[in-house]
Amino acid sequence: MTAAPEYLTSLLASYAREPPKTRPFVTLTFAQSLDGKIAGTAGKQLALSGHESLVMTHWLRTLHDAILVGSGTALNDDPQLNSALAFTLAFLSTSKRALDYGCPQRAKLLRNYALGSGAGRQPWVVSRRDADPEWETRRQALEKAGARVLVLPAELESRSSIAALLSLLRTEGIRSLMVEGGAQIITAFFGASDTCVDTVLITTAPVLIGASGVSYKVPEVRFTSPLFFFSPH
Ligand SMILES: NC(=O)C1=CN([C@@H]2O[C@H](COP(=O)(O)OP(=O)(O)OC[C@H]3O[C@@H](n4cnc5c(N)ncnc54)[C@H](O)[C@@H]3O)[C@@H](O)[C@H]2O)C=CC1
Ligand SMILES: Nc1nc(O)c(N)c(N[C@@H]2O[C@H](COP(=O)(O)O)[C@@H](O)[C@H]2O)n1
Repeated sequence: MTAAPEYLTSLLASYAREPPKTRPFVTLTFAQSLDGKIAGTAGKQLALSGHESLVMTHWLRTLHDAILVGSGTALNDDPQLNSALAFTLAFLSTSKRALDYGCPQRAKLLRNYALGSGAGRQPWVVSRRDADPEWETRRQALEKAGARVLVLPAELESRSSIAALLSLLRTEGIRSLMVEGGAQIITAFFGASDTCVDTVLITTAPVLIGASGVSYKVPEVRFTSPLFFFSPH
């Protein structure tokens, strides 16, 4: 297929307009089991999406300016976040943990970027500044490994971390953001005090994972747009 499917382009048609001033358009999308689990015991990455759903996810990746995953997902899954095109990654962290991403054994995004010729875009890591000198050491190491580290500016500190992140990304020219997870990030976007999600697209796989699987929470439902479920497995 050489063009994005019509059901996705029509779903995201409004993203051609000017985004809000304080944030990009945001699509929250992930795959879950019937009992609402997005990963297995101890975060084991699961192939919940079938072929059709993966094709959809890869098209979605091409239809957004950037993809966000939490540092937990970046470290646990070591994702590529690619498809036919290459992508920017931004991920959010309030701790030094995200900066561990520079570890070469688990940094496919950095390796793809280093290959050049469009194999992958430069990963961005978003972090709050930490007073610990170790933070600066790790930031420098991550930048040396090829990432761009964005530090949340002090003037955004009073806002919720999601609002501050989105504002920063918008300032950096990101007009549309695809948020893939994981559990904490999904929970944070569902619970953000300002409405900040335009589209929710959930793949449901016809499996049960059980209580030890990883799940997200929906602290508050703050949006009125319809949800889109992608069920064919
Ligand atoms: N089925 C699916 O579609 C997907 C499943 N996953 C799964 O999710 C699991 C990882 O999820 P988690 O461990 O919850 O990690 P996560 O990917 O949600 O990242 C957690 C980190 O994000 C940052 N963060 C989260 N909320 C924040 C907030 N409000 N403000 C600032 N920073 C914040 C913090 O650094 C935190 O440590 C993995 O097992 C992965 O396989 C991940 C993505 C998609
Ligand atoms: N759409 C979807 N379906 C699943 O079943 C999944 N487990 C995920 N996970 C997300 O995709 C990332 C892996 O991407 P690559 O294949 O490495 O490009 C993973 O980190 C999650 O964000 N998504």
